[in-house]
Parts: sequence; structure tokens; C-alpha cells
Amino acid sequence: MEICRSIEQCRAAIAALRGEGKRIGFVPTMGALHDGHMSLIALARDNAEATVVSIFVNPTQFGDATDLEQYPRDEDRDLALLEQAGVEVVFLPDVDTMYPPGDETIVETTRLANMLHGKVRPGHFRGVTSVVNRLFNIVQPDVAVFGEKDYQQFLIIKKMVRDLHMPIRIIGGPTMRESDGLAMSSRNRRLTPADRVAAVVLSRALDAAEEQAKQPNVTVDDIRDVISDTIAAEPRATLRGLDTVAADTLDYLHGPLNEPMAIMISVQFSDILLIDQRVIQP
Ligand SMILES: Nc1ncnc2c1ncn2[C@@H]1O[C@H](COP(=O)(O)OP(=O)(O)OP(=O)(O)O)[C@@H](O)[C@H]1O
Ligand SMILES: CC(C)(CO)[C@@H](O)C(=O)[O-]
Ligand code: BAL
Repeated sequence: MEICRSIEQCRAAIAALRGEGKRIGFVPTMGALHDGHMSLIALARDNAEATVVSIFVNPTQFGDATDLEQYPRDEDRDLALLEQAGVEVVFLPDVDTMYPPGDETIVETTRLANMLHGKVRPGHFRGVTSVVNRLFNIVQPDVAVFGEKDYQQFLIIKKMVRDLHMPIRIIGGPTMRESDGLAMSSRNRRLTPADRVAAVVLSRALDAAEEQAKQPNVTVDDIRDVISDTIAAEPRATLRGLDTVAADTLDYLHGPLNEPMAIMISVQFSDILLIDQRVIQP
């Protein structure tokens, strides 16, 4: 496994793999790897002959300085996991490498970035597309894999690739969960033990919504009520966002449920915001 900190080194390592006729699968991450990330790497390996993983805690997607400062970092453990998984290249740039001093170019999906979760974290998705665009330009992958847990991010990346004519196939990976149902997330390790137990309420609320959706003549409001009631019953949890939207466009849905609907929830425990999502069929 080649560990690259500069763009030149990363490009040379990838050029060597391409020289062997290998297609490149790419998994961008912010590190503190867990089994969710490893499942995306397995998907990349199924879809290309060589795998590149980036680890970069991207400052431009954090609104909150404390969240950025406290974001978990564990480089030695991450590198051991990636080596074990058979990854060929790891790209670990620093901030000045990704954003050369004087850098002023942004990439933004102007509609999708500023709705839903983008309203809870203003500027967040502009930071994501700005960095993923730079990463794509450096790695030039054939295939890139993103988690469906970050559902809006996944749609935004697909939109950017389509709009900017990038020759990259975007694949979504299903959400990996802890045994109690909590979606794996690097932020979970910052939860207090009591909040960690309470955090199962996200997946419980989505399970309840899925059950509710099976009732005859169910409306979108019925499903929203079940979710808000489930979260409200957990005193440690504060519901920060509940979006019930068309699974493909993210437009709000109302009235009877008669098309695939994405439910996106964000729930706060102390100063930690957790998200989860589920697409339910009518
Ligand atoms: N539980 C999961 N299952 C599958 N993929 C996941 C999961 N969690 C995150 N991912 C995906 O891994 C990629 C890198 O995400 P990232 O490094 O931000 O991890 P994260 O655990 O989501 O971090 P955080 O929750 O703290 O934002 C993204 O494409 C993300 O959607
Ligand atoms: C895609 C990403 C690596 C961009 O920083 C990040 O948003 C993430 O980890 O989901
Ligand atoms: N996985 C999303 C990255 C973030 O929360 O900033």
C-alpha cells in the first residue's frame, strides 16, 4: 500500500496502476474508519481492479469550529485497517495541499445544497462538493463509492458528476449498523454512554415509520407524526431535522404516500448531531 501525502506522489502511484491496465475505484473519507467505510471499500474493490482511499478532514464543510477540532482522528489505526483491506493507495493531504493559499474556487449544486440538511448546516454541501471535485481531479477515478447514510450528499455528488460531465460512475453503499440498529458513524464515539444508549432512537423511529407506511391510506403526515412522537419520547434526544421527500428529487411530499419517499432525520445529543435515513416504498 502506498501512502501519499502530496498530489505528485498520489498521481504517480495511480499512473503506475493504470499502466498495469487497472481501473481505479475511489472511496473518499474523513478517517476514523469503521465497518461502514470498510463496506464501501469492499464495494470499490468489486467494481475496479485497484482502490484508492483518501483521508482528509475537510475544513470547508464544517460550520462549527468545535466540531472540526473535535472530529476524531486516528491515522495509525486507519492505515492498518486499509492495509489489511488490500487498498493500493491512500491519499492523506494536508489543508494547504488541498486548498493552495489564495484558493478561491468553489463548486456548488445550487438547489440541492441549500435545502434540507443543508439548511441545518449552512455551507456544508458547498464544502463537500468543493473538496470532492478537487479529489476527483487528483485521483481521476473510474468509479467512486459513497454511503447512502449521507443520502443528500450521495444525490449531490451524482448531480455534480452529471452536471460537470465527469466520466466517473458513482455507486451508493447501504448503511452499516451497530447490533442495536444505530448507523455506524465516526461521531458515535463522542457520545456519552447514556447518549449512546439513547441514540438507538433514530433507527427505532425509522422502523416505526416503515411499519406505519404499511397501513392502508397512510399519509406523509401520519409517518411524520410517528417519527416525531418516537423521538420526543426519548428525553436525551432533540429532533433537529425531519424531512420527508421524493427519493429522487428531494422535493417535499404531502398527502397520501404514493411514490418512493426518503426520510432524513437529524437528531442532537448534547453537542453531537447524528443523522440517519431510509427510503420507503409506498
Ligand atoms: N454506517 C455507514 N455505512 C455505510 N457507509 C457509511 C456509513 N457511515 C458513513 N459512511 C460513508 O462513508 C463515507 C465517508 O464518511 P465519513 O468519513 O464522513 O464517515 P462518517 O462516519 O459518516 O462520519 P460522520 O458520521 O462523523 O460524519 C461517506 O460516503 C459516508 O456516507
Ligand atoms: C465525502 C467526504 C469525504 C468529503 O469530505 C465527506 O463528506 C464524507 O466523509 O462523507
Ligand atoms: N459524512 C458527512 C461528513 C460530515 O458530517 O461532515
